[in-house]
Amino acid sequence: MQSQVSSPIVVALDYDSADAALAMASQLDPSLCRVKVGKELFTIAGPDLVSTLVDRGFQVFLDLKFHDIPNTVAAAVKAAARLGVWMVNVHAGGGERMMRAAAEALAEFGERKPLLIGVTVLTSTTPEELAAAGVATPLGEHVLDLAVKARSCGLDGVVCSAREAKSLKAACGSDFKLVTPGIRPRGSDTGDQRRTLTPSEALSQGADYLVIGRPITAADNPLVALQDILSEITGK
Ligand SMILES: O=c1ccn([C@@H]2O[C@H](COP(=O)(O)O)[C@@H](O)[C@H]2O)c(=O)[nH]1
Repeated sequence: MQSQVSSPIVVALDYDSADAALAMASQLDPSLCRVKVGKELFTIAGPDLVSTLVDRGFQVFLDLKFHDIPNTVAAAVKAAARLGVWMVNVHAGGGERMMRAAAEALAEFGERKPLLIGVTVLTSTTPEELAAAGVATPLGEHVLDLAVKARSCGLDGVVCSAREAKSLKAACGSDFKLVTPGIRPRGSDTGDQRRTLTPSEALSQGADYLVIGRPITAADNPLVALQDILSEITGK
């Protein structure tokens, strides 16, 4: 039975074994957060680990950022839906035919359909890096363009930096979900992230879900770190 979760926090389980990921999950509370399984953990631990987390009551974001031909991506998101995940994502830069194929593929799941999210520009990317990669459009405009396309293709939302959240909500509407990694509580190490905001800043800009890894998982007491962030958000 999955918990009802009012918390916006999604804890990134970036681990190199199922044991390590499950040990962290045991310290968390599925009524206080969701969890994210990304490329490292899924490559090592696979669908069994995802099913175990779902069985433990967690809503799971499968963050594999699918980017392939439309037929392959459609099949991949269906496979994710069969695992019972709450959210799955594709690269918005993979194109409109690809995104549309993914959205159409999930229609058969009805109420059990996971949220389908498009990745815009990674939160570790700077405007200079994007330009050096050959994208002439300014970063904020490029993110907005990808988000508008994702919405028109039937996606439920996008991954972006919370710094872009305000303009995306204005353009795409309040129902369009904004999933924001690059969240750093004040004073915590930025690491490889570049477009960061604090949890409360992110929510005030319009973010719906805050993806947080190391500030929680590397803390001496992850549950306390999670509760501290929830207190910062609610002001209690
Ligand atoms: O643009 C993106 C997309 C995904 N991520 C993922 O989120 C977490 C962030 O972890 P931190 O430890 O809080 O930096 C990680 O799993 C990334 O793969 C992202 O950071 N940015």
